Amino acid sequence: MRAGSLRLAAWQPHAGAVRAPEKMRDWLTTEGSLTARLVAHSAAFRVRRLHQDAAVCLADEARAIGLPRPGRVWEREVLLVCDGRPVVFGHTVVPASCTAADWPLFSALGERSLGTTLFYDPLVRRGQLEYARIRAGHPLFSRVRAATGGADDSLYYARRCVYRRRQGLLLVTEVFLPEVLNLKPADTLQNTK
Ligand SMILES: C=C(O[C@@H]1C=C(C(=O)O)C=C[C@H]1O)C(=O)O
Repeated sequence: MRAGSLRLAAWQPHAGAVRAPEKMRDWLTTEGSLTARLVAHSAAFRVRRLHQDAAVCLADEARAIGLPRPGRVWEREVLLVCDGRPVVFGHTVVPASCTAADWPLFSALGERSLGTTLFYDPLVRRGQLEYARIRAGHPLFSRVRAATGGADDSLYYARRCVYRRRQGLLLVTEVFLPEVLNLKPADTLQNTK
């Protein structure tokens, strides 16, 4: 089990607060399913699951998921990969108190995108997006670097959102890698699928 870290990110309710370059801001403010948008921007999209295990949530996640202090969660981490290139690191936590009835498909997702279950289930309610810069010292920074080898990256832009279903909730954090800026426009790929 991994312990939370003391380095917190300053999560903000407005994308403008993180002062991302315009193209990155466009990705950060994607409405609807990020998976669906990435699929539209690639000839081959896949979710590469890094792990899905019991863990302790990060220090800056506890309050967002209704815990007074970092506590036990199920943690899932993935890379969203477009045409062989990782473009987003996904980090999802589900409080250990949630049951299989709250999130029936979560434990069996494997390499299917969580987004495809969240956005097509009428019982799921989406909360407000929050935005942050993830810098060295934040636990996600080193995890992203380890997963992608992005040794030159000095900061990452990220967003997160709480999803609720019945008595359950989960928090999805999406860390955008610089490579996302190199994706081809969606309309240039339509004929190749
Ligand atoms: C939340 C979505 O699902 C994506 C899928 C993830 C997963 O499978 O673990 C993680 C992060 C998300 O970007 C989405 O498509 O918007």
